[in-house]
Amino acid sequence: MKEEKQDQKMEEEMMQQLRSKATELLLREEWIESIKLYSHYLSLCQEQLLIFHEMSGTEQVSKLHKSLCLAFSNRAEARTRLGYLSDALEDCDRALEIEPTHSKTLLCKGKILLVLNRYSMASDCFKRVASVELQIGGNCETVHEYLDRCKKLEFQSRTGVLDLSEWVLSGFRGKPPELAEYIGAIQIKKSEHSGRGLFATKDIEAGTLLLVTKAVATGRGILPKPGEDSSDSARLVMWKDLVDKVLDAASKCSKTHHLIRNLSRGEDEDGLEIPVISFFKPDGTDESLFSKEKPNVGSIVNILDVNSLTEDAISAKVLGKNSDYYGVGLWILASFINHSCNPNARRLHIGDHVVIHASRDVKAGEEITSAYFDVLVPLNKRREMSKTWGFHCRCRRCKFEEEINCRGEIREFEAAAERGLDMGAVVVGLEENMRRWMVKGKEKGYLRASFWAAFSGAFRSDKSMRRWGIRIPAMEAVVESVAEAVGADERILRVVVEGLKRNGGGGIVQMERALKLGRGVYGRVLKKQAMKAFLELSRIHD
Ligand SMILES: C[S@@+](CC[C@H](N)C(=O)[O-])C[C@H]1O[C@@H](n2cnc3c(N)ncnc32)[C@H](O)[C@@H]1O
Repeated sequence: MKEEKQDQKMEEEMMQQLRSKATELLLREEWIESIKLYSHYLSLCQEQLLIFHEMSGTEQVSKLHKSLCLAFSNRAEARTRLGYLSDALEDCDRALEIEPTHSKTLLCKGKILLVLNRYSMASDCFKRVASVELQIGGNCETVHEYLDRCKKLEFQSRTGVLDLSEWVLSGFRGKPPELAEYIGAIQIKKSEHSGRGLFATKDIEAGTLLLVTKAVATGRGILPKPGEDSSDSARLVMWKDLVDKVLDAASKCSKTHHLIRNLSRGEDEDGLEIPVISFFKPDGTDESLFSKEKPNVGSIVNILDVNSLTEDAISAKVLGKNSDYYGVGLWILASFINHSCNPNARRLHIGDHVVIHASRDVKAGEEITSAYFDVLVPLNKRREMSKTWGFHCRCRRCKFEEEINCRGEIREFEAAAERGLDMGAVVVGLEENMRRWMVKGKEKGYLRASFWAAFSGAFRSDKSMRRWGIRIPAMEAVVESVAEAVGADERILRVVVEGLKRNGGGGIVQMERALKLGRGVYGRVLKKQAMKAFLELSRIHD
């Protein structure tokens, strides 16, 4: 009996030391080691608990329960710091099973849920912390800050209403506003272009947000100028950094891994599974449903090759960052967007988030597409670019221009536009031929978009405008048809803003048109007055 007691004492002392060491490592932020010791301590505690249960020693049992709760809570914190969020959540839940009002654990769980974009659930945790703290007269300030954050993010994720006016007009001073995940009126369906695509589920106005989502990972850095010796190697370093980060994210979260694995590898897209959109919602599916597998480097590299996005693309705008800064990343749901030379969506990059919005009015059932490369150029150039992307574009505009291209005149206009001597002559020639070919409606916009360089050159040249006079169509009509064909684009907006300036600000109608175009370029992220100020300040030139 005496020996047994001594053994018991020694065991208790050993556990005490183990716990102290684990806590010390936690305080020193040595997360991996701390997790190891807590795991050891937890299994010893659980063994002891079994023994004590048999002996029904209530005081010992309740002491052990307290220790278990604290150990789970501390391991949750260490796991959170390392990014193992689902494991950390499990720890929180086990601690809360023992002590449902354990304030530290509730706070930790709330923070994890906030990172996982589960705003209402996070809010519930913070409310419980606030009520516990209120009872014991503790400080609730931080908890209320968290509650305010949850409220704002939950509203944004429900409505897609985002207001960046203050931040944009301050010249992007300070940190970018915190963004919530948002999935608008879209669904995934089989695409006419290839494989799957995103589709509008209702009529959508230009500027409306379609999707806000955080990158699985990004690789960023300052690149030397193209052509400089180190430029290629710098890109390679960034690419490798992205691959490593995506592998890390996939190995830490089986749902992320599963979603990445379902992305296209650029081949046999028509046979790919069509997932339901709710699957991509933060609380769409439980993590435990996905099997844990080690991600395969080769397959992740293939997937990134087809789906990674560069932030400084032609249909994107990076807000609040130095223009030398180069970024590449993976945004899962955005990867379902196909290319079209007749696109209707653009994106903004804000921190690690991508905000995708309609760049023109979209009809219910229409596919959401963006421009992977410059579409304000003739068909031949676009063909070259789509080849480097590894596909042959099958969009409506390409099909139409293929037929028109059979006529030799188009080549002559292309050559003349490239020489850039008299853009007015190119415009007048093209317009006369379009009349002869009976090109009408949207198709007129397609060809004008292909020769946008000639149109914008002519509008900007007093000499051209004087020489060709009314044979050059009105700028408003050209802008409207081109924006209808390719969606709003910064270059189109610039011509409009320059026109407004020449006319001393223009009338209300012109200003409204410019504002609509501005919403198409930047999305509805600025209030009307802020957008007006933004256009007047010509920040678009930056
Ligand atoms: C980012 S994925 C787009 C989503 C993809 N369709 C899917 O099913 O997952 C890019 C790939 O889609 C295909 N694609 C995109 N736009 C296309 C287009 N206009 N014409 C033909 N293929 C296209 C190409 O295979 C390209 O490599």
